[in-house]
Amino acid sequence: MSSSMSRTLKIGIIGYGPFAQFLAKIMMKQGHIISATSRSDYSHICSQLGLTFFTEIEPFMDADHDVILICTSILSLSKVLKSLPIHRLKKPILFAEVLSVKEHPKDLLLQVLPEDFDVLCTHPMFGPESGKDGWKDLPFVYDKVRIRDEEICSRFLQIFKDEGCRMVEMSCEEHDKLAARSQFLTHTVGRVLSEMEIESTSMDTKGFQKLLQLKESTMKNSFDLYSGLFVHNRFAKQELKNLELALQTVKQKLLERMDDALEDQKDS
Ligand SMILES: O=C(O)C(=O)C[C@]1(C(=O)O)C=C[C@@H](O)C=C1
Repeated sequence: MSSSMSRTLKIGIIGYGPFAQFLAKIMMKQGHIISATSRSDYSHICSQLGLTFFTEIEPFMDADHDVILICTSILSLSKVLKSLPIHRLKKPILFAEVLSVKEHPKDLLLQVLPEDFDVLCTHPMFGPESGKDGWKDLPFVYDKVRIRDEEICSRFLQIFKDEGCRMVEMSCEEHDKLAARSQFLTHTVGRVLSEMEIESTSMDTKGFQKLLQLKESTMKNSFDLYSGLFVHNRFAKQELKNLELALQTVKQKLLERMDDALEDQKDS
């Protein structure tokens, strides 16, 4: 059966770092046909897993995919998209992406792709750490930015539904607002704790153990990812300011108590 008649999709992945490898494993397990291309050479890993790796972009574009899935870093996206030889694709297809910010890839995809290409922006709210024991009930955010071929799009979304993800449809703008106040804030606090070099003690409270876990899970992600969450999410700067202000407010409240205590001592 050809891939257009079965549920099987031919998916070509651009950018084959750890996050793409993590997604590809599940997609292959479901029976989809995966190939990949990347700036670094992943041909060894790919041949072990049984998927085709293209070192050159032209043969990748010629490979007749149903979906091209963008998994580059946020910071390299613009350069990669602008250098794609789109004209080599034989027909208009679906471009999907899984970056951790949404307005930036949406704007770029609409800018570089011809009108008749479909665009699906998504963000699996999990990764190799948090999704290592399965994707059940983990949120999968998506925005059907420009979809004409509903069938291909729903077959792609089905990959995540079949793994039990909680499907959350929202605009790219709404995603970025919420993600700045949740994911970006989480990574910021994790990095601050790491800068402070917090370490386990012989008397850790449960709360402190959670802080240590936060530091460790945050630091498994690259600084490239973290800076992408800031540079290409227009809501992140305000959240960083809010965090600084909140720290000042909390400190101010403590200092006021300190002054009160000193006054009490003087009076007694
Ligand atoms: O599980 C992991 O490995 C992650 O760090 C996943 C994580 C995160 O928790 O912030 C990081 C990047 C993705 O955008 C989604 C989620």
